[in-house]
Amino acid sequence: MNHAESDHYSGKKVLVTGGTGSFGHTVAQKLLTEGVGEVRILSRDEAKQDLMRHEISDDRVRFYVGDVRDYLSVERASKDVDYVFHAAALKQVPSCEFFPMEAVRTNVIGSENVVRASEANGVRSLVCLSTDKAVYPVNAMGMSKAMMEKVAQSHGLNNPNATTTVSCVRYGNVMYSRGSVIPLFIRQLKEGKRLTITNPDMTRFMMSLDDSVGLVEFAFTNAKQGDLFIRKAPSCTVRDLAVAVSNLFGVTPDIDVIGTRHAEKLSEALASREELARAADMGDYFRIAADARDLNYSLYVDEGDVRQTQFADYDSHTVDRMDVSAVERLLLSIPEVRRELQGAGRPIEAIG
Ligand SMILES: O=c1ccn([C@@H]2O[C@H](COP(=O)(O)OP(=O)(O)O[C@H]3O[C@H](CO)[C@H](O)[C@H](O)[C@H]3O)[C@@H](O)[C@H]2O)c(=O)[nH]1
Repeated sequence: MNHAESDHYSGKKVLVTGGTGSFGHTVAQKLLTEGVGEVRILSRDEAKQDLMRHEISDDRVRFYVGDVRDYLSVERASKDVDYVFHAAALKQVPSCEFFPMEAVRTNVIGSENVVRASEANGVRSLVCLSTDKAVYPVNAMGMSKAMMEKVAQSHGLNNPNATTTVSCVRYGNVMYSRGSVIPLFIRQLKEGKRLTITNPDMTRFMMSLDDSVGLVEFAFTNAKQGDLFIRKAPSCTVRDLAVAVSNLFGVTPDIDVIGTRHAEKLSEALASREELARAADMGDYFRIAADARDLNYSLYVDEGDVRQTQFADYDSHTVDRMDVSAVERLLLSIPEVRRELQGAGRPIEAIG
């Protein structure tokens, strides 16, 4: 966070929905070191809140038990708040396939509650966390996140004088996040089990947690009403990821190919060509502005956007693909991976 950004937070009140996850922890710690006045954590699980309370132990952190599905609990938690980071979501692809309406309730209606409560309470800026699975979605999780993005963008379209600036960010795969494939591979290696690989050729964008938090901060600092931001990210195949993790642990893995899981894609796109045709390249980031026209299309001369044909999707199959050694280097930059390696008696210096 640079100085200009820290000034933003100084003495301010910030709400993080779904704040007991890894994003919430990291962002809360950062805000506290940047002089934030108060960090509010809104989440459903009191046990996780209690753990976090003991871990952080700072009286500027306040915990609100509640659910984004319930407007009143969001409204209470966002009273007098300056900024909101909306991370609460159902994120697991397979469970959303079985319970799509639960994804609608949390990811779509819950997000609308966060937008409405933020506006009602005069929040200045709200950043909503989305995922690459919202682009050309094939699963209920991605579809509900795509709808969340639409809800966020419609706020400005319907309220020209809105107080709250609402923006979105899209993540790729956050490395070592809870329940994801990297900790799974590491556990399998440590237990001497075979690595389960869905499809060796499947590709995913890899992002560190720090990069993800950086993306949210970038959105927060730069957002205009309805903007959506992505961070440029390298991708890799699942095969190369498995080989890289195994190399770091000094193991030649046995592999089981288990086939794709419910509603998985072979590759992901962080942005579609339609979006890139109207995006601004901001170095490490793209800003995708909302379509700000009103509903009266006849006022506009519409010649069709020829630029769309000049762009390709920002797709994990085609952009900057890492080789195994690049994946190893990226893995070594993740603190949890380094801790795992140390725990397994693999000193980082020896690997480097
Ligand atoms: O046993 C396994 C499990 C997963 N994979 C593969 O590893 C890759 C990553 O899988 P994860 O389960 O770690 O991540 P997903 O891409 O399924 O989805 C994750 O990343 C998303 C962002 O795109 C969301 O954040 C979502 O919540 C999170 O689960 C995928 O290609 C998957 O097929 C395997 O090879 N073997």
